[in-house]
Amino acid sequence: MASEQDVRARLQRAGQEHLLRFCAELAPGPRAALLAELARLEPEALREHCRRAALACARSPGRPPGLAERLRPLPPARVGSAIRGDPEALRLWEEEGFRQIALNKVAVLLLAGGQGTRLGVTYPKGMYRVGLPSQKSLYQLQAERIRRVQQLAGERRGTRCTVPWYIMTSEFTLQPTTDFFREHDFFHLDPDNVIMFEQRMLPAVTFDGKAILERKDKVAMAPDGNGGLYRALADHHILEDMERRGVEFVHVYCVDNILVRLADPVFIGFCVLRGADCGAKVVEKAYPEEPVGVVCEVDGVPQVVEYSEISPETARLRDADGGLLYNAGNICNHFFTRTFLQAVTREFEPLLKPHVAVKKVPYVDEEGNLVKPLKPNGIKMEKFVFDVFQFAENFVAFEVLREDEFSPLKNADSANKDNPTTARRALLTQHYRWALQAGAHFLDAHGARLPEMLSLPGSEEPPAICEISPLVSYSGEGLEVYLRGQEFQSPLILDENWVQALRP
Ligand SMILES: CC(=O)N[C@H]1[C@@H](OP(=O)(O)O)O[C@H](CO)[C@@H](O)[C@@H]1O
Repeated sequence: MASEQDVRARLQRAGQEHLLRFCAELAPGPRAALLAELARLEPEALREHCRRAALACARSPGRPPGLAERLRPLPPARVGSAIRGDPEALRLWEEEGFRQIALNKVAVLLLAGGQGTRLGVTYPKGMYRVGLPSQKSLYQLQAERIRRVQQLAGERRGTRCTVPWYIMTSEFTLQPTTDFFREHDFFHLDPDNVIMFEQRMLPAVTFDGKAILERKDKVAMAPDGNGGLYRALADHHILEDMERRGVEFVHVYCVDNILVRLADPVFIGFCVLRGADCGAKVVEKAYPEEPVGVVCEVDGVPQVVEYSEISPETARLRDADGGLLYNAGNICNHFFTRTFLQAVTREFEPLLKPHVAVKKVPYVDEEGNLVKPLKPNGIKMEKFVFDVFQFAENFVAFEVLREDEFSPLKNADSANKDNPTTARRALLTQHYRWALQAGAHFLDAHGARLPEMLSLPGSEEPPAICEISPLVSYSGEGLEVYLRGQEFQSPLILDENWVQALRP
């Protein structure tokens, strides 16, 4: 165990000795825990971190000056589309994606280190249940989509294949996520193919560059942002693990989008056939203030400008057709080749600039009282996963339909959007649509046919409740055999048992 003297000397070097202010009065247990936490902080890195935080904050957080003049929309040549593309191209992309999956060359990587503060839960977001009839959690939906895409790829190519699932957690989420997966028997995935690893944590810092104590025995730490991915990949030798497994292409996504298509063959195939080293799925932005980053160019280089960093005036700009000029909304679904990730971890990661978030950080004052600040008092520094786009040699964006692929769970139901209700509705509306397209009809309690509405405003519940297990259909395929020309009472829960029972 690190001695107090050692730790004090290290903190002195970092200019952060105040973190030991209450050390002498702590009981042995908490004291040891504090010393252990502080011993993990490398003095030079800590000094630099605190200095940069204070500096960045002094330079006005939020919008980088002069950004508007440097922005341009992505050139059309870099953008593919699942909506506007011709069906034959779509088929070829999908075919290629399935081919790569069947060759075991595709992995998915989940960014799940966040704390779910806006959602207001104390457990990892992936464990959240939005209230589907099946009561499935986000993690379960994702696990089942992996199983289904493996099965589809395998059937097409007559093989068995694996899409390994890498899950980046943080100090907050690792243990509960591991426990949850164990309790659910890894949702019938092979535990060897579910690889969890932890991102680093960084201290929150005051405006004058002092790391914050959240308790007498604990530094206020926060995950280093979803761009902490690249250090975490190196820390835990994840790219080596991918190489051993023969993985060449990685689909990176964040945990909160209930419609996420893991290892989406169309997206993978598009990126591979375009020879891209890096790609991003986008949807058309719904309105100028929507809290999504925009994929665009800054000084001619592909980048994402985050919603917190674009000015309202720029976000409102329109093009000649009246649409938003910056309309490529980032849905946090990225494609990377393993080779590109290798270059990032080896060369580019240190060049990524941290972003500054000014937050309310609970702390202990000089007298040792716990204070919950009413206004922001601290700085959290985060790297963003998409900041590596600038280093790509061949970056592409791929446009998909929002109603098919994007409904993020960000807030509690007290907010009016991106909440459990909107996420549940988005999924059930999609499944209702798939069922109609496959030829199903729905009946009310008296046996009368319910109206059939293929397009519904996002604010309306579908006329019938229909939930389709991802184990039965990944993106609406294969449903006709069960549904064509048949009538069902709502709710219809189409899961693997239902399908099993229908088999001769
Ligand atoms: C750093 C980062 O990845 N930010 C992403 C991410 O935002 P959060 O508010 O951090 O969840 O997800 C959004 C989509 O849900 C995307 O538009 C945005 O650019």
